[in-house]
Amino acid sequence: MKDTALLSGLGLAKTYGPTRALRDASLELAAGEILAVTGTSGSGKSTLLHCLAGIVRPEKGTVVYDGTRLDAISDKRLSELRRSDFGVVFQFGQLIPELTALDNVALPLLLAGRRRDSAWAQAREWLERFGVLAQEALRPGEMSGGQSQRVALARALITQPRVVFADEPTGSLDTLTTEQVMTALTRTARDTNTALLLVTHDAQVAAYADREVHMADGTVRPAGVAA
Ligand SMILES: Nc1ncnc2c1ncn2[C@@H]1O[C@H](COP(=O)(O)OP(=O)(O)OP(=O)(O)O)[C@@H](O)[C@H]1O
Repeated sequence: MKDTALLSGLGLAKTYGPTRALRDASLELAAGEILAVTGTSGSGKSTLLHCLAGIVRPEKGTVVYDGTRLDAISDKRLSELRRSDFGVVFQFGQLIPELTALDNVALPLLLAGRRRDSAWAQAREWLERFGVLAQEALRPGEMSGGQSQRVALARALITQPRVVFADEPTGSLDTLTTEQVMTALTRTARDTNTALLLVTHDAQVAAYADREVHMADGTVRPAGVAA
């Protein structure tokens, strides 16, 4: 595993005031691997995801992505790398409310300088892949939670990232919609060899992963090992 890790965090620590959100947390993610990080509320799952995704800098430890130490590079280089190689999806998809589904999905390509026609054509392909092409002209407030979440996934994947970070991606959805969204997400990740780091407290979601680790008190334990 060690030799093949695409992304690894080693000995990560992060505090928020008196709260030790992470203490000596380590995790490895291989290329194309789907990994679930489970644990009770407050165990440090989101903080770990934020450190690995380069959103938060850890106070101790190292984060290495494809040979580059994320904890040591400049903010500028880090944002470039995040834009080109990482995709993120949160519990509430965080789509831009004023834009249609089509424009939300096309946005990362437009920001990267792609022409509108070509960005739209590709955005339509991704909307179709997630079964929401019929909603292309709707704004987030006009779609169901499951539709919005599928649009958010299409937006996270359109740049063909090597790693997608998903923090409770189905947290606001019912059981059936969760199943549809997770099926679409994991099928696409497998088809495109995209690694997926899934933070969840939902066993239904964790079941889609190749591997599961459990967090307790800011550290990572293999699943099944008691806290
Ligand atoms: N920005 C922040 N400011 C202050 N405290 C924070 C911040 N982010 C996280 N914490 C604290 O750090 C600890 C770990 O939080 P984190 O969100 O990583 O846990 P989690 O396992 O993802 O929880 P949940 O499942 O409830 O989202 C918690 O005690 C939390 O209150």
